[in-house]
Amino acid sequence: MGLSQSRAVVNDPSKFATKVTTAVDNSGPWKGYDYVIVGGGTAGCVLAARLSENRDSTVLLVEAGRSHVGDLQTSNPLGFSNIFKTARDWNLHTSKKKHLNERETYWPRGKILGGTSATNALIYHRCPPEDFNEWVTLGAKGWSYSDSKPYFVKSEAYCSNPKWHPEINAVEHGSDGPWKIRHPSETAPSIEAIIQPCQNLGMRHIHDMNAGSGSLGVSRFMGSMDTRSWTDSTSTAYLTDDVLARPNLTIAVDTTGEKVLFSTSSGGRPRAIGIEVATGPDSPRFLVSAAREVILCGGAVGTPQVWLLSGVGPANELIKLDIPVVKELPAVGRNPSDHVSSGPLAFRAKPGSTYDYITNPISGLFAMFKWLIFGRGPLSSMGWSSAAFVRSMDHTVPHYVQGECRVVPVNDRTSGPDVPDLELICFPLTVFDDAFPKPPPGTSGITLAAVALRTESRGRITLRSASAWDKSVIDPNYLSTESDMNILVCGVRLLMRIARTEPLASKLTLKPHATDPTSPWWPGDADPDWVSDDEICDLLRRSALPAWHPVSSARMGVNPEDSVVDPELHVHGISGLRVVEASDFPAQLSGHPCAVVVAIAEKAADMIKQDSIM
Ligand SMILES: Cc1cc2nc3c(=O)[nH]c(=O)nc-3n(C[C@H](O)[C@H](O)[C@H](O)COP(=O)(O)OP(=O)(O)OC[C@H]3O[C@@H](n4cnc5c(N)ncnc54)[C@H](O)[C@@H]3O)c2cc1C
Repeated sequence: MGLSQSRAVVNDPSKFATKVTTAVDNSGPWKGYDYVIVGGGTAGCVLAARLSENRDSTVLLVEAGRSHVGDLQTSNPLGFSNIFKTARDWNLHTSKKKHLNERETYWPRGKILGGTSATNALIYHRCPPEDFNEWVTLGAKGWSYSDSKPYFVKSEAYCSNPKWHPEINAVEHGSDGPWKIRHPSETAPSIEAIIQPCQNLGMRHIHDMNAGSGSLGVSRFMGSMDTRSWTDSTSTAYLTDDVLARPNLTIAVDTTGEKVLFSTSSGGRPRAIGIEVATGPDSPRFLVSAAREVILCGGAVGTPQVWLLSGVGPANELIKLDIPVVKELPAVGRNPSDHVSSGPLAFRAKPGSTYDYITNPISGLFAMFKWLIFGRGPLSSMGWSSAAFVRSMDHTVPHYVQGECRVVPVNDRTSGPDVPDLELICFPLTVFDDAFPKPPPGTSGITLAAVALRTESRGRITLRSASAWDKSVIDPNYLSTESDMNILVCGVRLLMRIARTEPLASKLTLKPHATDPTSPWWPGDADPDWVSDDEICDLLRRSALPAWHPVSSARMGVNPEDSVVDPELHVHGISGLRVVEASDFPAQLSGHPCAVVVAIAEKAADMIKQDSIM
């Protein structure tokens, strides 16, 4: 049938909600469903599919963005950066910060069915088991790795060809789930060449970092893509034609959930009874009721915004904007944590070993056909297809300067002694930072970046105004501590070493001893022995960027003073309301979050179904 023709998908609120008029107010009655899910992103699509498996329950999924069907731009694995700042993106920016030379930084977030799983870099990473076990110590009972693993497996349809990847033990992976996971069919030669130099520098080669034995070492990534090499987001994976044909599921696109509506019981405990939606700032408002639960899946920025607009959050902030306080919860929007990257560092390469040639319009067209027709070629590959995970405080990794081991002081915030706090990644073409012009035609290079994973800096997400149509103020507070900065200093030094280690070194054409830190090829060309820590810190203040993994803005825990949801994902002190998404994470992960969000949504669906039969 296809989503565009599906009865389940609507963009006219009068089809599923009740228009607010003078005769209809917050006291109802309104059109209604058993479950109303706000945000059809990574988690929201999983929940909509799983909850509507029970044909006795009715489910409404409300998504601010468009339908993903027929959208080629969100189908190509390598092309995720082409989605930046388009209509499929919220196009958010952080506030200016002094640690980053007063720069605003761009924050992409998916605005389409499938959310950021449809606009991301596809990396499938379950993250180290220790991260989940740490969650339990932070109050998230029931979320240890052994509790969560069945949900990774349940979601997954592992489909790499065993002939090409005999090293993978298929027993560790799911085969019956909806979400297709595999290795890309192609990888640029320069990227393949990063595994060996890392091993030569003493790192362990991990065949499968999703097999539960941690990710410390160097490995190739698996990605969320189907056997044609098309991106498999949670919308393409979970909202199949069969699911869309269910009479008990309705999906509203181009519709924003503005706020949650509450009733108050005689005991004074608020209960979520529905939501208010609209299609634009000046369009009519509609109300829709939720007989069982409202479930917020708006993501690490979207959900805190809905909370605050609904009167749930730090009371002083709400009062300032004349928003009536329904429930004071000081932790809403107060603890977001993000990974932060060095920004792109370009290294000159020999022609033929990178994918720079696809930026030429004719070669690009040829590559597009090769991907569309055969599922092969550069466009079938993942941009970031391998990575090294290291501990910045490890004295055995070579941060050497002039032969001396020079490890800068870093506070160990990892979840265990074998867990990384630094990721080193590699992209198969030249990317210059925003501050530089695009690389000239004929350029050949690779881009390396260091990502600090377990940072100390904590930010804040607050409302700009009492309107759902104004973007929130996002202050991730990147690199606000010396230790966070030092993790990236280690990372940049390591990248410079890796680039000078065989067999990568002979694929690159670095100019020895470049000394101009304002060149887009610096510090790629610079001699690692002669670059000072101060020079690297200056570079980081100019170039550091978000690594796109914000979490914990409505985190799980037991204390309502410093958390928002309990381990069952119910909001503290409110009935009929849960949050299911990356903002639930009790603490930041030492890896990529998308697979974890999917596992959380799978487990949440089981918990919600279980509650409905009690
Ligand atoms: C460019 C980029 C690359 C990334 N690459 C990777 C990667 O390779 N691997 C990885 O593991 N992670 C990656 N991530 C991170 C990962 O994709 C996200 O952490 C994860 O998808 C977040 O899932 P979520 O359900 O919390 O939010 P989202 O998937 O963002 O879902 C939120 C949804 O809610 C909708 N919404 C928000 N507010 C409202 C509202 N008021 N009303 C209605 N709808 C609303 C949004 O439009 C969106 O569809 C990347 C992120 C970015 C930005």
